[in-house]
Amino acid sequence: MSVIGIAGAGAWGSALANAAALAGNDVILWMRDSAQCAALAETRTNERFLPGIRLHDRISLTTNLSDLAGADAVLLVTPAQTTREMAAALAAVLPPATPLVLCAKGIERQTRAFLCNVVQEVRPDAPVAVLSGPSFAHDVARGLPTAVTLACEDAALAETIAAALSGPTFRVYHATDIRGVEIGGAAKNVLAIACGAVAGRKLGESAKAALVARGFAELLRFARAYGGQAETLMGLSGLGDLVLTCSTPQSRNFAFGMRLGEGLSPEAAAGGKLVEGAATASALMALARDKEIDMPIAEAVEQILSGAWTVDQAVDALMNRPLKSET
Ligand SMILES: NC(=O)C1=CN([C@@H]2O[C@H](COP(=O)(O)OP(=O)(O)OC[C@H]3O[C@@H](n4cnc5c(N)ncnc54)[C@H](O)[C@@H]3O)[C@@H](O)[C@H]2O)C=CC1
Ligand SMILES: O=C(CO)COP(=O)(O)O
Repeated sequence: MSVIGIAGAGAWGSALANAAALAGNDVILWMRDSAQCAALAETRTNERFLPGIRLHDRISLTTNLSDLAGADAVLLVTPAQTTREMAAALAAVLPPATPLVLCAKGIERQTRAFLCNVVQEVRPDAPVAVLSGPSFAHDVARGLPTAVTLACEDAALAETIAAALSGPTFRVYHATDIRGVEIGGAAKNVLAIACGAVAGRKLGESAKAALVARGFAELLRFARAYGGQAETLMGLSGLGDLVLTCSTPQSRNFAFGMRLGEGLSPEAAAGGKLVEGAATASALMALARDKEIDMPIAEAVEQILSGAWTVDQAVDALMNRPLKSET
């Protein structure tokens, strides 16, 4: 592989474009907005989504999706809830053998479908992969050491794409458990909102640590029930990403939760930024209820987002559940 297409020039798409270019690939970066494309072509800096980072010279820019047709693999890096429309648009222009690598983290809200299944519905005969793990766009773009996981059912293809994207500061492990990898990325965002709320309400570091540990137990239960492997959840895309996003307001999900904890409404707390956990919480909980999976922390986030509970009511509900065995 030597040509990588990237659909979506937000923070993560731009950072991945730089990583792929640094790994030695020619990169074609697609964005829908022609004004953004013209500005990027002039300044080579994505001031709106990734300020202060210069795009690598090997990145060419386009607003024409069919320019991605010659790529050896295409990374889809738009918000989770746009996956169906973007996969359909890409299906119309990409050769059927071109692998599509999902980089969004979420579950389709309307249908409660995992994103890989959405892509497989739209491009039934094409290879699909998932890239996920603890990786802030700014860290990757600044060349700070980062490790992520690339999963594809075809082990050889996973290894090939992982090798093509790996560079001196971006280390891509390969895996075949796409379900486990995508569940980790989708569910940790919901749990990070809970951790942020604990920080915003100033409930202390002990409460935050308890939430991470009990949140991980929820993640594991959910993933096992939906066919993910426990080992995957203990790796970069599960525990690794949960710990990262539950640690710092650099995470948009954590920062959103913090503002909820400070008393802001969900809309004011989001402040126009993408908060994938808020978009995914109800779908995650619907899937959990379908299989009677106990997920009290994710449920508390769902209740806060719907306006049914305040943060204080959520804390009371979690602390006053019947005592039980830890495992
Ligand atoms: N920012 C980060 O550090 C990381 C983000 N991700 C995931 O990557 C995905 C994208 O996140 P970011 O790039 O950070 O978001 P962002 O908000 O920075 O950028 C989103 C991009 O998608 C475009 N977009 C929005 N709606 C669209 C539509 N309907 N059709 C086509 N393009 C559309 C926007 O114009 C923008 O270029 C999310 O699922 C996020 O969870 C994953 C790892 C790290
Ligand atoms: O997924 C991420 C880091 O791995 C980014 O998290 P946020 O979307 O919460 O900023």
